[in-house]
Order: sequence, then structure tokens, then C-alpha cells
Amino acid sequence: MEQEVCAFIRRHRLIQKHATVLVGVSGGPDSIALLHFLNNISSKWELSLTAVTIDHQLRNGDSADDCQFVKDTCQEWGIPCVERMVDVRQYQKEKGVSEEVAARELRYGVYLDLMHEKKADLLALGHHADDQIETMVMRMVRMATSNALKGIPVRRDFAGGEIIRPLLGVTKNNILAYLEKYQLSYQVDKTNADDTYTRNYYRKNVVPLLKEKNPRIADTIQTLSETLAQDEQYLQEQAKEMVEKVAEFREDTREICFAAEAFSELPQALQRRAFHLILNYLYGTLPKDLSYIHEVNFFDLLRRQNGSASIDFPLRLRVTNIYGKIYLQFGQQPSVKSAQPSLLPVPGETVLSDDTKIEAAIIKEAPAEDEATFVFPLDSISLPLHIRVRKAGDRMSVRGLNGSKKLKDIFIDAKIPQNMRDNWPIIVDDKGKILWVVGLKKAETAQNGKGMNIKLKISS
Ligand SMILES: Nc1ncnc2c1ncn2[C@@H]1O[C@H](COP(=O)(O)OP(=O)(O)OP(=O)(O)O)[C@@H](O)[C@H]1O
Repeated sequence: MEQEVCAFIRRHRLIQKHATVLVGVSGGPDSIALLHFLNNISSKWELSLTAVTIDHQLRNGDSADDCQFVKDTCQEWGIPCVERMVDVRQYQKEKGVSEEVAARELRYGVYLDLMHEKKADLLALGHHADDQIETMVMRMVRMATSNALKGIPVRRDFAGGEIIRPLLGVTKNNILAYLEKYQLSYQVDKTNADDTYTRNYYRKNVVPLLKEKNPRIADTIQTLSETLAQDEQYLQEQAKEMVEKVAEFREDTREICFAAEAFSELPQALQRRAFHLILNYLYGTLPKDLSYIHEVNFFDLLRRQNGSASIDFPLRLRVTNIYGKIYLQFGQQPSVKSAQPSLLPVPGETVLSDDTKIEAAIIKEAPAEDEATFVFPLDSISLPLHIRVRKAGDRMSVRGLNGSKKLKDIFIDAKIPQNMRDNWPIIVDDKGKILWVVGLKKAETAQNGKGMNIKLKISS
């Protein structure tokens, strides 16, 4: 094992001379072997080692025993050791996460603090080649992105330094042989024998079959992981450049829009990554219920040539294609309103089939208007009011225009897709005068005077 690990460290330039190295030690075989190995090379490499062992307060006191074992071992070997306790149960309650996630997040919190406290350059962890095989196979079964196949990274930035995994190139059997050679004892995690944990299932039932077919599967998978990680890094950089070029970001409203054509012209590999970069940007933390199906639907929507359509993503993110322009926005978006011809009682209200509510009130004052409200003098129109859809040849006198305009042109100017125009609610008075193409254009009416006013308001 020693030669292989040294070669692996050299190949990846994992450790520099004089480095301050924190070693995560659970007391199990892998991290005990790692600590022993690093201790053996520490004088030659002039390393400053500190072991850290974390008591998750789980497994009925076993985790405390493990920590005690690590402290005793470190004392025997003359290595400084820091023990930290974390309350996994409490954290689970607060955050609503699984035991595994809670333990992991807390553990990395401790590592982070200690990296700063010890001004450490490196955090060494004991993941090995079999962990890599299990991780890659598990992800292959569950995930549909090539990003998942990067596997466990050999190194990554962490707390101003790096996390390194010097044992990723050696198998569990190598590690056990090493422990045997040096007569090292270690703690056995009883949950490792439990089939119900997914990883253990793969460890016991799947990986042995792969090893039967290819005794060097560990090397194969590690090389695959490393080359895919390099490819992925390059593609991610390209995708980022692409997104910055084609998409417009609105930080205030967390909104993104881009031309479907410009996006679709790029290679598929970049389109998929750009899609994920955009989602990462919009969500910050990706929602759990986001799945591969959303990706499929997104690319379907992108291919639509005409009209408008939209799809809903988790957390009220709506993706809309309007005439080839793609919008990703949170909250309520323009939707197809369905107006059936009906009476709009004044005062009173009508609810359209898409749940848009139109309220009509008679008021004395004349409040300020916005896009969702329209106020006009009661005596400027003939009651009752009606809601209908457009008819051929419809025209209206548009406020501020000094003349009339065809409804068709109003829809075209507002880029309302064809399929939405035939359902768009229009409010007319009893003589047929078009008062409001709801949410789009208001009619020229007499000034709000001293008399009573009608206030129309839409809400959804
Ligand atoms: N309680 C802990 N305290 C400190 N470091 C830990 C702890 N648990 C895990 N680690 C670190 O994370 C690595 C991976 O943990 P994981 O749980 O996957 O393996 P493990 O079965 O604990 O490995 P080991 O054989 O070292 O016990 C370990 O090798 C070790 O470096």
C-alpha cells in the first residue's frame, strides 16, 4: 500500500513539504491506516499532523468508544488529537434532515473550524478505492447527469486549504493488508454490516460481482472518475461563458431570459450544463423535488417554434416560451385567462376560469391606478358591464392615444401569443364600448370628477 499511496500523492501533488495536516479519524480501519501512514512519512516530509475525532453521540455510546480509541492511539503514536462532540439528533430536529446528512454537515462544520484554528493547509480523509466504486455505481443507478460520475474528488478547496484523499488509489484489501502488516488495531462500525443502508447493499452485493469481471476495477473507476472530472471542469467553464453571453439576468427580481434560438444553437453538452447553472443561480439551493423530468420538459419547451407555453418548476419557478424568448421567473406569470361571456355586476365580482378575480366597486374617491386597477366615472358609461372575448373588427379608444386602435394591433404590440388572444378578457359597457382589455389597455374615459367612480380590480 505504501508505494501505491506515495505514487498517488506524487501524481496528484497532494502534499507539500512542511504542510500542516489535519487528519479526520473515526477509529475505523481506513482512517487508522491513513493516520499511521501519514505519521510514518511525517518526519521525511516535515509534516505537522493533528488528528481530529468527532463523537456523533450515536450508536448507543459506540461513537464515544471510537473517539476514546482514537485518542489512546494518538497518544501512543505521539500525535496531537482533538476530540469534538456534535449533537446529531438536535441538528436533525432543527433542520429536518436525515441522520446521515446531519452527521456529515456537523462533521464538516468541525473540520472547517479546526482548519482555521490550526491554520491547517490540508484535511486528509480516509476514503479509498472501494468507496469510489460504490459511489460511482450508486450514482450511476440514481442520477442522470454526467456530473454525478465525477465521483469522490481526490482534492478540493476547503477552508482556505484543501481536502485531500490520499487513499483513493488503494483498495480496502490493500488497507487491511497494511493494518495486518503493522499489527494495527481499529474499531469496527457495526452499521457497516447492515444491508439496509444503501451503500452497504452495493458494497456487499454489487461491487464483488464487478471485481469478478475486472479485478482491476478500482483503477479503472478511479481513472474514469479523474478524467471525467477534468472534462467536466472544462465543460462547466464553457457553459458559464455561454450563459453569460446569451442570457440576461435581473438580480432584483431573480429573473433570467434568453433567446431560445441562441441557446439551442450551442452543443447539447453545453446546453444541459447551462440549464443546470441557471437553476443553481435562481434557486441557490436546489429543491429536492427537482428532477430529470424538469430537464426533459425544459428542452421540449425550448424547441417550440411558435406561440407561447409554460411549465412549472418547484417553488413557483415558471419557465415560459413566448415567441421564442425564454423567461425563468418566480411567482405569477402571464397566463391564459379564460373569459366566458358574462355579466360583471357592479358592485360585485366575477371569477374567470383561471381563477383570476375581477372585482367592481362604486367608490367616491378616485384612487391611484396601477396595471391591475382601472377607475372611471360612473356616468361616463352605461351599466351593466359585460365580460367577453374579442370579436373580429374590435376597436377601442385608447387612453392617451387620441384616437382608436384595433384590438388585434394591441395584442400584437403587447406580444400576446395567438392562443391567448382568443381568451383574453375584455370589459365592455352595455352599449358595447370596450373599456378595458384587462391588464393591457384602458379606454379613454371622461376625467374622474366629483361624482361616483367605478373601480375595477383584477387579482389572482
Ligand atoms: N467521527 C469521525 N471523526 C473524524 N473523522 C471522521 C469521522 N467519521 C468519518 N471521518 C472521516 O471521513 C472518512 C470517511 O468516512 P466514512 O464514514 O465514509 O468512512 P468510515 O467507515 O468512517 O472510514 P474508517 O474506516 O476510517 O472508519 C473517514 O475515513 C475519516 O477520515
